[in-house]
Amino acid sequence: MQAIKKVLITGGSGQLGTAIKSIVHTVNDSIQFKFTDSDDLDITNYESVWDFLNQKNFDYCINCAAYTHVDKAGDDSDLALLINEEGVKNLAQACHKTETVLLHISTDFVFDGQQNVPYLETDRANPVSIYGHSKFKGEQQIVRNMERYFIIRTSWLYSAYGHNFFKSMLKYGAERNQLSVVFDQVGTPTSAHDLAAVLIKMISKGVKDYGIYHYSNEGVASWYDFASAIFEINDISVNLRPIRSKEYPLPAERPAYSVMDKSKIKKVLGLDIPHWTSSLVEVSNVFKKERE
Ligand SMILES: NC(=O)C1=CN([C@@H]2O[C@H](COP(=O)(O)OP(=O)(O)OC[C@H]3O[C@@H](n4cnc5c(N)ncnc54)[C@H](OP(=O)(O)O)[C@@H]3O)[C@@H](O)[C@H]2O)C=CC1
Ligand SMILES: Cc1cn([C@H]2C[C@H](O)[C@@H](COP(=O)(O)OP(=O)(O)O[C@H]3O[C@@H](C)C(=O)[C@@H](O)[C@H]3O)O2)c(=O)[nH]c1=O
Repeated sequence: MQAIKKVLITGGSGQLGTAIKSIVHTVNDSIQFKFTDSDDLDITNYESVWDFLNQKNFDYCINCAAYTHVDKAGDDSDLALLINEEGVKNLAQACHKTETVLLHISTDFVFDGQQNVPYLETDRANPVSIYGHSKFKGEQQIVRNMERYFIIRTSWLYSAYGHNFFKSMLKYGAERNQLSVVFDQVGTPTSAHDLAAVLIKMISKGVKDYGIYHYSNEGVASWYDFASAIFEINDISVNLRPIRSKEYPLPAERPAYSVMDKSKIKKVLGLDIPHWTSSLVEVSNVFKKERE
């Protein structure tokens, strides 16, 4: 008989945590999930993290907990570092001591965006924002404190849940006649639903090639392209204007180019990754269903 794998999810009420929750019914009984939010388990509190992991004997921990406000992180840098570095260090140390495999989610924003070919896992991180810096510090804590980890960098996450660009566009599209969106930042939108399925696949396959991985949907887009497709697929008529980032000043800088190379994860998991446009159709359908 197959042994049951016990999986702890931290930050379970956020966008990705909710996307994982929405598919656990499709997973067979060989994986058991325990979802926690920041009230049940605050990752910045080492005692709580240790007690939780030590008492409950988990095989895996998926860390979805993070500080994700890119623009507020400048004013809130202590909090961003507390959650994205110290909190992650706590998890790494407790996972190491309890022999729990850690699946940690990181970001394309660890890169400076100066490349014009997709970033490999081995390319140099050089974040241009406090958020990106805090996430990179978190990655370094994992590498320093444990061996059995997967750091999965993803990009432009969106879904029917939580706060994200897809939902902002649907809201603004319904409220306004005209919208301006930047076309000089290029990356890949990623369905949180697709990422959730990939994380579960890593666990069910029992992958042992630990390390850093890149995962996004296939293809390349600017935020303008993404917005344009969101409006087209959702039959929203709005005058959409392409602008440069300097015409949309924000507190935090974003990488100009953050497309990631996904060859490694495709090979290890035998993955066929959907193009971002087909995932956008699926997410739009989930969003419509959730609102019915
Ligand atoms: N969103 C995106 O576009 C992208 C996200 N990522 C990464 O993916 C991961 C998931 O992101 P996403 O789901 O969108 O983020 P969300 O902001 O939707 O969710 C983050 C969750 O973390 C929780 N949290 C915050 N502080 C703590 C804490 N001290 N202890 C426990 N939980 C805490 C929050 O709970 P509460 O609200 O109660 O504070 C929230 O539920 C993050 O690591 C993020 O950096 C990577 C690339 C793109
Ligand atoms: C809402 C809006 C945004 N924009 C621009 C601002 C910004 O440069 C870009 C993206 O907007 P947002 O601020 O919604 O997204 P942002 O918070 O930059 O998204 C990032 O979040 C973190 C957590 C990550 O890890 C990244 O991968 C990435 O997804 O689009 C417009 O040009 N027009 C608009 O109306």
